[in-house]
Amino acid sequence: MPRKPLIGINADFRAAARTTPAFAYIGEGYYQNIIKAGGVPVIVPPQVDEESAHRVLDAVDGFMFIGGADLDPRNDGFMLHPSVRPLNPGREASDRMLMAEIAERRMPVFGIGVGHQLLNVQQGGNLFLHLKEDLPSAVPHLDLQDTNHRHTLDVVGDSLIGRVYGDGEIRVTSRHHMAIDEVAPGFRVTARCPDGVIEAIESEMIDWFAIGTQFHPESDAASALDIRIFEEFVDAVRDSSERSSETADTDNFHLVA
Ligand SMILES: N[C@@H](CCC(=O)NCCCC(=O)O)C(=O)O
Repeated sequence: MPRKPLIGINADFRAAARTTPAFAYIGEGYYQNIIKAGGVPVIVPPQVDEESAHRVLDAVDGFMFIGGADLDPRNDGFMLHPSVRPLNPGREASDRMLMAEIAERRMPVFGIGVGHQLLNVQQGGNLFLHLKEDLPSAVPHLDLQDTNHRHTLDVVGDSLIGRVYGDGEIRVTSRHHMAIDEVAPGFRVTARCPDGVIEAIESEMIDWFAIGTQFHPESDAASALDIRIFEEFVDAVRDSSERSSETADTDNFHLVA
């Protein structure tokens, strides 16, 4: 019986305020969908150094990055924009450290929201800092009064997202004011909003399963098809883990003369 894969999931972080302590926290939809898809979620608070990040990754089979506030553009050599609400610096530093090591290891990874944006940036792509200015013709992608604001999606047929959603009208949950501008080398766009905004990417590298969705398949308004994305991810993690075990067994196999 194949063992359930362990899926690391980063947590968001909120610093202490006058009447509340500091919190590391995560939306239920992120870990519940990993469980439903057959994985075991391992929630990972912000890591403080590379050794800790490496030890965490030694212990899991794949990793998922959740949504949150904005990547600080100054960390990528760009100017701060007045619309940017930066992530907690400790969370962002941890996320960047984890993503860099995950890429180095070619560990299966799924980025959602800002996690999707981090995957693209860490791999050499970049972002629009404010869609309202950068793409004024774009439809609304964020409604502060409606956490389940949705828009339609056009998918590329021969892709994971295309396999999951197939034909017919697709509506997804959208909560962002930034988006991918230039896609990182080795990745391709697999879904766009009809206004052209990039909504999903996936790796074209044969040795790395890496996907990102700008939309939120974990949201309360998710459809049964959204959950299929998590199933595809957990299946890919399981397959990767089993291949690694087989390779380790072969490497350890000693011919007995
Ligand atoms: N802040 C970025 C990325 C979008 C994002 O991750 N939204 C999720 C908000 C919180 C959550 O539901 O986890 C942007 O606005 O582009």
